[in-house]
Amino acid sequence: MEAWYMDETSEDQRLPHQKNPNEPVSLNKLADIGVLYWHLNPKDYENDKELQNIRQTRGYNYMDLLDLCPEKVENYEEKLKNFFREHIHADEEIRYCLQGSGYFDVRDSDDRWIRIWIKEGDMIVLPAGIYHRFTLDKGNYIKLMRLFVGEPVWTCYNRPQEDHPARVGYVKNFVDDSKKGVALEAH
Ligand SMILES: CSCCC(=O)C(=O)O
Ligand SMILES: [Fe+2]
Repeated sequence: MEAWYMDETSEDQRLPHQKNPNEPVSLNKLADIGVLYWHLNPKDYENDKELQNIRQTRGYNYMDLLDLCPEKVENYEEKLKNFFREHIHADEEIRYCLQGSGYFDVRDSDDRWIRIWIKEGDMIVLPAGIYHRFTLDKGNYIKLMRLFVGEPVWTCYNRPQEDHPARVGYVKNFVDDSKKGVALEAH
């Protein structure tokens, strides 16, 4: 996994969009905005004790696989277009990359885009209410495990959603707090 602040050019979304010079983003910074990360063994996902432990601890009882290629996904082009529209969910978005790679873009507390490049073995959790989007990269292929607590709900709420309860909760926990942190550091 690698993450960086995005440049603001409107070129091909599947390009890396790094700034020049690159401005990397650390795991700590991602944790500050509620994004969690693990690296697991994707070859052994059916027996992986570490994955089982995460699923048990966090209550991820639902699991399915999403093989993102035109042959296997209905309305492939439309789905990809919707994935790249900035949105939130009422619940966590949990994705584990088994093959290929792709970009999850998330907004930081100053509303800047952070691009998270996930590859084989990378598992991330986006908290409920975080503005985000997804695109394939130039490799054009990803196989993802999707996890969920209980019956899955994939509903996207496109931005703006400032009054959505998940957004309100997210801002309270992660945006206001990080601003407070800055205010405290300044004293
Ligand atoms: C391809 S999974 C990631 C896309 C997304 O944000 C979503 O499914 O809600
Ligand atoms: Fe999403």
